[in-house]
Amino acid sequence: MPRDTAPESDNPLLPLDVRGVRLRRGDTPVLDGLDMHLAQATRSVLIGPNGAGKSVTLRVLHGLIEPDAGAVRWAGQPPARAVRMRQAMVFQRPVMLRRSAAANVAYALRVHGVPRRERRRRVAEELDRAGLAHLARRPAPALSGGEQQRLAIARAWATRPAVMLLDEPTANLDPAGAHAVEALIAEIHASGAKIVMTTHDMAQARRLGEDVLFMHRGRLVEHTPAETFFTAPRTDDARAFAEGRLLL
Ligand SMILES: Nc1ncnc2c1ncn2[C@@H]1O[C@H](COP(=O)(O)OP(=O)(O)OP(=O)(O)O)[C@@H](O)[C@H]1O
Repeated sequence: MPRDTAPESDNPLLPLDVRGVRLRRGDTPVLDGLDMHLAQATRSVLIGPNGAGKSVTLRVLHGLIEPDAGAVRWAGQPPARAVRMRQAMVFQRPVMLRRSAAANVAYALRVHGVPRRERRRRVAEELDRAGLAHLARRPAPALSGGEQQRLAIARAWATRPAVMLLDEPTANLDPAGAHAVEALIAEIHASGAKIVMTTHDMAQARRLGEDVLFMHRGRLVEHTPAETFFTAPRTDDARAFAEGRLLL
């Protein structure tokens, strides 16, 4: 399997090593011997056809699903609470507390032990970065889809995770909303976080991806620099997918 071979990052959760992960749901092998090695704090984009196992993979990486077999190790540690607290996962449909936008960010900071006197300043900073300062007092469930997605990312980033796992962060957003979320992700990455995200938007994968992980039928088929994936994919399946010909 292709690996990223550049020198190892100083990100405290890297490298990520996934070995022989298997997961069944009913009779279906959802993950079928998944191997993955991520050593760099790059923006890694996970792509593949519907049902390939991308969302489940993010959940397994974050320790929300225990695989039937195989191992996930972040800098040698399984994704138990100590690792999970240094990561943030943003779901495709963000789960918002039924409180104000500001209270959603404040809550994440409180869970991470940020003292009360610091919270107010940090909340203002994070909302400002996400372009949501003017909506600080609005109930989060009343925000638009794009605003909620930005708030979910701002709330996740507020705790300064070493790794951000993002499941289709711009699904259902209009072009301006998607652009705002992409800018936020790029800024977060520039601050040192490892990004692992899924997307169905190939243009977005080209814009944001530094390396591409191509999944098919519960396996990682190809892991290459984004440039290579889009110009000269190594496998026939990846080429077929990039050309819109591959279905599960
Ligand atoms: N709880 C579950 N019970 C049964 N099957 C499941 C369960 N969770 C996931 N699956 C199946 O596992 C496969 C992989 O699902 P997953 O959501 O990871 O795919 P995906 O690559 O993210 O797809 P999409 O691009 O459509 O979002 C699918 O066939 C899905 O139906």
